[in-house]
Amino acid sequence: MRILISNDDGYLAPGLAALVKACEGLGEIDVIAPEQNASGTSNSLTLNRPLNVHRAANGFRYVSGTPSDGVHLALSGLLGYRPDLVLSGINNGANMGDDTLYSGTVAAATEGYLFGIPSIAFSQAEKGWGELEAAARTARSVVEQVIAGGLGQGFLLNVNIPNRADADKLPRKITRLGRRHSAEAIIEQVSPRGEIIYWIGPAGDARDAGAGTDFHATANGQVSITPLQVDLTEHASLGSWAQRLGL
Ligand SMILES: Nc1nc2c(ncn2[C@@H]2O[C@H](COP(=O)(O)O)[C@@H](O)[C@H]2O)c(=O)[nH]1
Repeated sequence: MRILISNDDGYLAPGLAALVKACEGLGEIDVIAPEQNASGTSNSLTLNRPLNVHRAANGFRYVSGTPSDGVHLALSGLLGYRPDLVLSGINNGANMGDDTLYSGTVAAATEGYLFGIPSIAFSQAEKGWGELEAAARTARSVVEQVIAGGLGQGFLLNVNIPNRADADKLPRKITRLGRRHSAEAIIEQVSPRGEIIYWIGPAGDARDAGAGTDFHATANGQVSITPLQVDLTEHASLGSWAQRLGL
């Protein structure tokens, strides 16, 4: 078993170290992660400048780009082999509902999926790394469960873990993505140089958090496991658009 592990919080993030440590013994592990925090960078690739890749003292590679850059480089030549599994995380905070479209953590796993490799993204439901070791034990247990069931064809799973000391004992729930309300208002400030500057506001609260969603599962003491796909086609409206446009 060969496993590639990445993240979006950066190669020095506690969540990455915890995931790598928890997966020790499952197989040969390679790590590539962004040099800087790349939260919110989604599936962006860096095409307008070259990328640097260096090795940290602990053997982790770090890339001067996005999570997708790192996994893309790894799988298209840098590693020199095809891993059996791609893991990403453990993210500092949730990736539920709409988050998954912006998420660098999910994007790193999605890059593996786009190369046809079974891939799993792991996030803690709350920011701050509370009960991280329990989340890491949970992540390893989920990976073992997935391996035991047969890796088969490529798949993409998005796992959100409650920040609880007993997270690895919590029931697991296959869920669908919920939805958030629109993000909160921007934060406007004046820089020390007198310029108006803006911060993106906080994520919106959950709007669709009903039974069966990732929000509902993590709020009710369950580990949420959501299978994702990348086909953005709105298949249900194909016919109506053809009709609307007389095609
Ligand atoms: N509008 C905002 N969205 C936020 C904020 N903090 C997090 N988020 C969302 O969550 C994901 C985190 O995932 P990551 O893997 O990228 O770290 C992020 O992408 C956003 O969608 C926030 O302060 N405001």
